Amino acid sequence: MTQTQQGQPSGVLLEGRGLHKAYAASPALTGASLAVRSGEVVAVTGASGSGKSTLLLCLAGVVRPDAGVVTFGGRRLDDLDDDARTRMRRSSIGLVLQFGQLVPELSAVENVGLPLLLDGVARREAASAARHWLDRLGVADVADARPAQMSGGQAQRVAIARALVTSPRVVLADEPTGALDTVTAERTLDVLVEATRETGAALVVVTHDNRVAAAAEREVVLRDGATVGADLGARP
Ligand SMILES: Nc1ncnc2c1ncn2[C@@H]1O[C@H](COP(=O)(O)OP(=O)(O)OP(=O)(O)O)[C@@H](O)[C@H]1O
Repeated sequence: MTQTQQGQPSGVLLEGRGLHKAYAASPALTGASLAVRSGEVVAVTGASGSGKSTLLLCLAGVVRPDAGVVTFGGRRLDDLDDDARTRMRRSSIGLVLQFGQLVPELSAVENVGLPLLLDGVARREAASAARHWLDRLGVADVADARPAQMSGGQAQRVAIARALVTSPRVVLADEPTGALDTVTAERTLDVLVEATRETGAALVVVTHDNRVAAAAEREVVLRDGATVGADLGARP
């Protein structure tokens, strides 16, 4: 495999290498490595508590690993200061978290349009893009509702719309179909995969769902905080 000057496998967009993270005394990551190329769909699986969400948060630059390196487009992400990491995340990474990611005071349209507003997009244009994505995710009917007025599944799809509205280069999604019935989960997964394919973005999905893992091109398994086997990004 060809290597770039930074020693990364070529074409890698986002990579975590040798990641360790402990919360208080309890280890969550004990040597996790994952690399994803543009346009690739990677599923992250493993037992409950194996570190999947923590890995995703490290890759997103939300959690700073205790050891190991995260790079995005060849640039170190883990040692940027908080403001720089936030800017990088907002411009390039779409993040779908498991819980509590919507702003309770805002309607669905306002929640989805918010990342665009923060990027300086005009209000009307942001609202129109937000409505487009809400429609695509099948939740146009809750466009003017606040999160408290939505079902868990509707809120989840609104959160996915918000992650996609900026056309990010990578989408990181933690159990994005967890609150959905089978049919809606399949449709939502299709939209996620289609949307990332259209823009050539990478998609990393944390999941317990075998169907989601089957839809991915590659599966990375975590056991007790460490990735099992050699991933693209794994180093001795
Ligand atoms: N904010 C936190 N504070 C303390 N411990 C945490 C925190 N987040 C995660 N942990 C612990 O770290 C370990 C890994 O958790 P993590 O949520 O990353 O696993 P997971 O594989 O995503 O689990 P699940 O499938 O149940 O969501 C667990 O032992 C968990 O209890």
